Amino acid sequence: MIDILVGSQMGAAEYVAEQVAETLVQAGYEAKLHLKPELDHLNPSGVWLVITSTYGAGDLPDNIQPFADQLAQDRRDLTTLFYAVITLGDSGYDTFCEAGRKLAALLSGRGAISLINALEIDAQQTELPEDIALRWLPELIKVLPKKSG
Ligand SMILES: Cc1cc2nc3c(=O)[nH]c(=O)nc-3n(C[C@H](O)[C@H](O)[C@H](O)COP(=O)(O)O)c2cc1C
Repeated sequence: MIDILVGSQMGAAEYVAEQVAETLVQAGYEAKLHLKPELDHLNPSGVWLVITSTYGAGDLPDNIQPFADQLAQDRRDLTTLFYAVITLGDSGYDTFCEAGRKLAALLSGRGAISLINALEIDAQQTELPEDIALRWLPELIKVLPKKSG
């Protein structure tokens, strides 16, 4: 099971997450979207794929901020957790894709294992974010633990 943790203010990251989930299912994995991720509802020994946009000045979208707060306060061991991050942002901001970087730092700080370098999608690119994500997805699939399907 791949838990997809979504952070989206206006829907672009949510749409990317839906497309990614559909493609993972077609590839034979189980994938579950979490639009209001809760630490207690996630498998701490599974695979978490964070797909989030960035707001404010490098802030997390409102729907995923409480999860980041939980993660920052919680002491549980995540050393058997694998994670990957897709961030949507805009390179016009100094705080480009900071939301994903913050979540990655929280996860790695708790010992979770990064599967792959984060994909950072710039709104200034002409290509649609979901197309960029789907083109990248095979790279993630290559490094997914075999048993997460
Ligand atoms: C008010 C506002 C603030 C933003 N702040 C940032 C930012 O600090 N860093 C960044 O990389 N992108 C920033 N963005 C760009 C968004 O992350 C980007 O447009 C993203 O695609 C929005 O995804 P969403 O529809 O899922 O929320 C901002 C966009 C808006 C409208």
